[in-house]
Amino acid sequence: MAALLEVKNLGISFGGLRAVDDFEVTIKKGQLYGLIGPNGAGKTTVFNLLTGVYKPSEGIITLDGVNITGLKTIEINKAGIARTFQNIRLFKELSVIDNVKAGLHNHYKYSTFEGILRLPGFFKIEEAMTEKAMELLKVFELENEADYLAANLPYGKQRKLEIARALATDPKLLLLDEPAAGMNPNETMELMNTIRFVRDNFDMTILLIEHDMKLVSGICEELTVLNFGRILAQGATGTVLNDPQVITAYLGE
Ligand SMILES: Nc1ncnc2c1ncn2[C@@H]1O[C@H](COP(=O)(O)OP(=O)(O)OP(=O)(O)O)[C@@H](O)[C@H]1O
Repeated sequence: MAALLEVKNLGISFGGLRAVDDFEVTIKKGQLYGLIGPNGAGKTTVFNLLTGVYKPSEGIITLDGVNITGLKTIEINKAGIARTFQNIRLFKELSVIDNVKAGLHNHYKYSTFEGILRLPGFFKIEEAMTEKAMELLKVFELENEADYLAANLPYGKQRKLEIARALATDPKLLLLDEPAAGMNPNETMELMNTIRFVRDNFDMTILLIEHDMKLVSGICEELTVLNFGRILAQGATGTVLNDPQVITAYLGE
């Protein structure tokens, strides 16, 4: 299977702090990959580097054969990386369906002229977007709440909506930052099924940060463990989780 994401020698410093140092990873198309490690190890910083929030001090990031190092967030999203956030970031004052449509806007284009004058092209595109957004909402069993305000959804559903919105941008790689944070065990189980479903039915490649070891061992095929900004272990999930160094530094906490 071909590599979708290849990262070499990625690093960044904040003042004197080496937040990420010599980070490397290869993620194959269709893989479900986990990034784990103690608090402050540099996991979210890796996501911020991959999505252009921070520019790396060194290193190369290649997505599907294209060098995306140093591109802006919006350019990286267009190149095919979408993400969710540890603290959910939705358009809380918009409806559920409009949140998904906001993601779709990347791919459906009408001119401002058509939009203002409400010309036929505008209506056709609006209709197509509504249809596509409803399809996505059905996947996440949110279709009955399409007209609710995003802010009024329960927490677990807000997390799902954030994933739906990210998928609406039609990414090649989906980054999930602690998708199970704040969920109860039932919601987490359901989320695991949703993530698997997305991978299988959208041909998606997924990289996720997670502290919930049940989720990690349940769905991730390979893992990278970060500790103090450096890779502590990397490889097949079963092997990594049984690595004595990983148990001492992280799992035994
Ligand atoms: N913009 C920034 N400026 C200064 N320091 C930062 C910045 N962003 C992150 N850091 C520092 O970099 C280190 C790594 O932080 P990061 O948030 O990536 O860790 P993490 O592994 O995601 O932790 P957690 O599991 O708690 O979310 C921390 O020491 C953090 O304080």
